[in-house]
Amino acid sequence: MANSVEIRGLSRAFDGNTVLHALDLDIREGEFVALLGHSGCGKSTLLRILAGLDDEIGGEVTVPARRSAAFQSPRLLPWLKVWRNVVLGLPGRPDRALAEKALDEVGIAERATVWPKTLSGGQAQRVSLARALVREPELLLLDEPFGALDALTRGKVQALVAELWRLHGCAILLVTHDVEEALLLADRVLVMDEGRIAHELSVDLPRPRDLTAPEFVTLRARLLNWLGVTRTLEGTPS
Ligand SMILES: Nc1ncnc2c1ncn2[C@@H]1O[C@H](COP(=O)(O)OP(=O)(O)OP(=O)(O)O)[C@@H](O)[C@H]1O
Repeated sequence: MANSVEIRGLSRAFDGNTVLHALDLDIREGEFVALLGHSGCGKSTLLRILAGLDDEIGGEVTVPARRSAAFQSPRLLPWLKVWRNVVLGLPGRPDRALAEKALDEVGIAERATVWPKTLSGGQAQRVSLARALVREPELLLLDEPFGALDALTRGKVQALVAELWRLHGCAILLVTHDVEEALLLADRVLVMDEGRIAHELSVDLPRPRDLTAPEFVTLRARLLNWLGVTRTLEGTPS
């Protein structure tokens, strides 16, 4: 299968401080890749470059023209009703039917005509996903989109993303701090360290994935080990 993303020798420095070091990465069409790594290792910097928000780079980056992003904060404009937020920036007149179709897909069609401030955190994140998907991206960039959600809502939105990915077939790059989330969702998990891809793991487990399966537990232990996290008590990272 062709590559959706090709990165060769990517570097980025801020004020003389190098954050990305000659990074190479390929993401295949339709592949779901999760990116883990300690705070400050350069994950968001990489995502912003792929989103086209930062071009002060060295090296080569090839990405599809149709790409969209969703971030930890849903970034909805408070003075526009939900449906208008979804189609904001698309060419032509705001298409309400298109917005409603996307909102229906993320399970909140009934919230199309409300103001963003009346949404719960989980609903706002669904709107953010609808806004990303309505652009029919070949590449979807997700920067900790579930980070601010409570555990129950987080699980539901994770399941939604898995389903949307199955239906749309776009490549996804998901930045997360959550090892289980990465293993539940991704085909491949990358561990970044100081601006380089330090480790990678293929996740050949059937979906939906079972957190308690021995294979899952083994992969989780390997990732935690790479991240330098040891487990002292069952379920308690130290
Ligand atoms: N615009 C900027 N100006 C200066 N330094 C920056 C800028 N953006 C990022 N950095 C620095 O680059 C490094 C990597 O930041 P980045 O946000 O990519 O890390 P991250 O891995 O996404 O971290 P986190 O998990 O905490 O979100 C950090 O040291 C950060 O301070």
